[in-house]
Formats: sequence, C-alpha cells, structure tokens
Amino acid sequence: MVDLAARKSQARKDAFARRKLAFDAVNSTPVTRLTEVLAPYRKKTLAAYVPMRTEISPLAAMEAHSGQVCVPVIQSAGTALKFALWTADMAMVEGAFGARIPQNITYVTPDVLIVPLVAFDDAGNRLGYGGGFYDRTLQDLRRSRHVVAIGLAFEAQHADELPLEATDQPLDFIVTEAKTRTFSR
Ligand SMILES: Nc1nc2c(c(=O)[nH]1)N(C=O)[C@@H](CNc1ccc(C(=O)N[C@@H](CCC(=O)O)C(=O)O)cc1)CN2
Ligand SMILES: Nc1ncnc2c1ncn2[C@@H]1O[C@H](COP(=O)(O)OP(=O)(O)OP(=O)(O)O)[C@@H](O)[C@H]1O
Repeated sequence: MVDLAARKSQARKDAFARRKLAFDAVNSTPVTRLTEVLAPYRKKTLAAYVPMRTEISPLAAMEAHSGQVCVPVIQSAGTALKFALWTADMAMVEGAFGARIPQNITYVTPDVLIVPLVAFDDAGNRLGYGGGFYDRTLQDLRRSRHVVAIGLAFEAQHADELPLEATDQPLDFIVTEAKTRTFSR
C-alpha cells in the first residue's frame, strides 16, 4: 500500500493541475455566492487571504466586509497560524512561504474563516498545501469557541475521494463559482 503522505501528495498534484485550468478560464467570475454565505456574519471578524499562485480570489468579499478583516501569518512550521488585521490600502510585505502579510501587524482572533485549499470532497474535507497550518489553526480555534470555516475554491478542485487523516479539519461551507455546499455536523 502506498503511504498516506504519498497519496496526499499525488491528490495535491492532480488538483493543482485542475485548479490552474480553472484559474485561467473562470477567475474573473465574481463569487457573489460568497457574499451571501457571509451575510449573517457581516459584523464578525473575518479571516481570509491574499491569493497566491492560482487560488481563487476572496478580495472582493474582504473589501465588502463590514467587520474586521484579517489575513494569516505563519509563526513557524508545525504551529497554528495567527491572523493580522488587514485593510485594502495597507502596506504589505513578503511573509514565510511566499504569502503577503501586513507590514505592521496587529493580531486578532477570527470568528469566520475563508480557507484556501487545493482540493475538496463532497463531505467538506479539504486538502491544503501540506503544511497542516489550517488544520492546526481550526483545531485550536474550535477547542475554545464556535468558528465558521468556509472553503473557497473553483468547482474544478472537487475530488471524488481524498486521502484523509484524523487531524484533517472539515469545513462548514464550500463555496465555488458554481454552487454553495453546506455541511451541518
Ligand atoms: N493565500 C494564502 N496564504 C496563506 C496560505 C494559503 O494557503 N494561501 N497558507 C496556508 O497554509 C499559509 C501559507 N502556507 C503555505 C504552505 C506551504 C507552501 C508551499 O509552497 N509548499 C510547498 C511544499 C512544501 C515544502 O516544500 O516544504 C509546495 O506546495 O510546493 C506555501 C504556502 C499562510 N498564508
Ligand atoms: N492538529 C495537528 N496536530 C499534529 N499534526 C498535525 C495536525 N494537523 C496536521 N498535522 C500534520 O501536519 C502534516 C500536514 O498535514 P496535511 O497534509 O493535512 O496538510 P494540509 O491540510 O494539506 O495543509 P493546510 O492545513 O496547511 O492547508 C501531516 O503530517 C499531518 O499529520
């Protein structure tokens, strides 16, 4: 049997190829569905991300949000992310692993998270870049409070089956340019 890490790595590679095709084809489609899912949480602190590579962009929803908006900042390998306040006009610098982070950092705790991903399945499971950053972060946050995790992706990132492990944190919603999936657990 091929080991789990190798299967995750292969699933990531396959999904990256599909995401690239979708990025080239549909990235200009505004994700209005995301605004609908966020409507009940408009005053809450929203964590999202500055898109990198071929990720679908949440920037329009970040700019439209009424409450505080923050973006992930890697602390070190093997630890949870922290989230720094973000506004559209602030100065950004290069952070660890190539993600853009605010030059001046004020950490806040998010209530709702728009989570980037490489692949997702029909049960709300996700595969990320392999750092385990979001898995650790969601696990920590969920231990002490109710948080809402919304995966944002192109429909092409759907996978029929994903290799999973116990530490993988499931999502509450997955929003794509085609539809919204809601998971109640
Ligand atoms: N836009 C955005 N920002 C984000 C994330 C994200 O997924 N998207 N993150 C979510 O975690 C963190 C960045 N995490 C990352 C983790 C790994 C790699 C990466 O390049 N990994 C290599 C393989 C690992 C390695 O070589 O050690 C790769 O995929 O080629 C990039 C970003 C924080 N900021
Ligand atoms: N809460 C956790 N505690 C300990 N180890 C963890 C935890 N979450 C993930 N890991 C480990 O981290 C490694 C990477 O996890 P995984 O492959 O699931 O990352 P990913 O979901 O692709 O990345 P990310 O969550 O950053 O988007 C795996 O070896 C996994 O077992």
